Amino acid sequence: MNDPMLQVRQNFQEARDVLDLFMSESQSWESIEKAGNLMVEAIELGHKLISCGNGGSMSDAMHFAEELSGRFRGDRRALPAIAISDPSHITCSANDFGYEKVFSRFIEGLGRRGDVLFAISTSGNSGNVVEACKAAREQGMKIVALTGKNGGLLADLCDVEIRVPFFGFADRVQEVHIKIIHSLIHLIELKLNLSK
Ligand SMILES: O=C(CO)[C@@H](O)[C@H](O)[C@H](O)[C@H](O)COP(=O)(O)O
Ligand SMILES: [Zn+2]
Repeated sequence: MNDPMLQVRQNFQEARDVLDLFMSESQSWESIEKAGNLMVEAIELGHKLISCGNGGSMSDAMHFAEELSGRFRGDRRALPAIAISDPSHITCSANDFGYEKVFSRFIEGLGRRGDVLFAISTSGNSGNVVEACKAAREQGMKIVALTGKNGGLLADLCDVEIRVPFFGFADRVQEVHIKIIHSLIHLIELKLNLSK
């Protein structure tokens, strides 16, 4: 049997390798900058950011939104961001319309032209996130997708894709996703002159 602590050490090494892989691609930096610009422009024009994802990516969507509406590093004004995470909305929509509609229905109700959807999926193929992108497009929203692997279906449904091109387990991709999320928030604050 493999030594469990050896596996743990390998996890850390692999995490470092995946971060290096992401950092070695020039398109990684370009896509973060484009995503930041798109989000800042929306906020400056009075629009909002809506984030969504499943499982760990829902936690990431919530983490992203709360650090904008709440607090990241220092005190500043609240920024307009919300994750689709209300259990009563999600259970009702899943029960009555199907799980694929849980995010798109929220966007149909609350998404407005000029808002930005931040769609998070390590595979890029989750049906409800795909539907969210289609609904956002119909509402005239912009779409930033945070993906893994080859970007999946989301790659062709978004305006800006930030991709962690790792084909192994989702947890490795998610570990870089949260770094990207924190960096995006910092970038938004810097561009809005709200942070040093
Ligand atoms: O956090 C993890 C795995 O690290 C899981 O909860 C994971 O998020 C779930 O399996 C999701 O359903 C995967 O969806 P996606 O990333 O492919 O869109
Ligand atoms: Zn996870």
